[in-house]
Amino acid sequence: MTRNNYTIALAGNPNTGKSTLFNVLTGLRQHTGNWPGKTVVHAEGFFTYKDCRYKLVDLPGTYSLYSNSADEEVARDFIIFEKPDATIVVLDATALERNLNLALQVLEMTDRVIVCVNLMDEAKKKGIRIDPGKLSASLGVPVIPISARNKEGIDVLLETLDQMVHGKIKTDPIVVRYGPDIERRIHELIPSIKELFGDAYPARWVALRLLDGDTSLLRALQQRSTRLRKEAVSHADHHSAASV
Ligand SMILES: Nc1nc2c(ncn2[C@@H]2O[C@H](COP(=O)(O)OP(=O)(O)OP(=O)(O)O)[C@@H](O)[C@H]2O)c(=O)[nH]1
Ligand SMILES: [Mg+2]
Repeated sequence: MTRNNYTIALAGNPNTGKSTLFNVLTGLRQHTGNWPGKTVVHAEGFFTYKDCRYKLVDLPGTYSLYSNSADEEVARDFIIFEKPDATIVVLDATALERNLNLALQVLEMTDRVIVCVNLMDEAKKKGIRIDPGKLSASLGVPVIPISARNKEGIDVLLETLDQMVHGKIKTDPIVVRYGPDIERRIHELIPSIKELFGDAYPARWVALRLLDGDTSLLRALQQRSTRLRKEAVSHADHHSAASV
């Protein structure tokens, strides 16, 4: 049976036009404006493309996805625990270098990523040239130039999304290497992480977060696995009770 319902997350730095893109795609009116930090809890909307229904989740804008703030945890938890079918990372074309930091963090968490380089109109005005093909080859995921406010590039984005959720795009995200010491410790941790969580979470990413001393993530993972274990036990009880 083929699915026709998909969940898509919008992630990115504050003020990169995520909510503007959200409004273009869903026809809703999520608050936008020229100051950071407007979207505090995630907003949801829906749209249909080629007979598929998409739930779009507008995550709060953050500079990283560690555990520095509630916003970062909301965005991180959504990507890690809700496992969207694709995550669109919205970058500001006029501040690409700074914005790429978050893109790399998302690529450590999931390989189902589309990078949208937004504000292409502003970049053009400032004489900034961006080569989406080269950027895509470096990052290992599709890169789509758009101007959300002018509704430019949206058709290509939708088509790419359609292909990604149907498994027609094979991504190969760049892997950031952290030097021999850290890499060795990552490799030491990965087997235990896999033993604990199976393939539920990206093991390399969990290892990196643990090495960074991210106790809030550890707590979130523990809570989650305790809850899943309880659900599994009650499910098993229910089944054995039903079979007697
Ligand atoms: N010139 C231009 N401005 C844009 C474009 N897209 C968005 N903007 C403007 O950029 C500002 C920020 O847009 P938002 O959509 O609120 O940004 P956001 O990423 O949701 O911001 P946070 O919720 O704070 O993370 C607004 O003034 C938008 O009108 C674009 O393609 N071109
Ligand atoms: Mg917003």
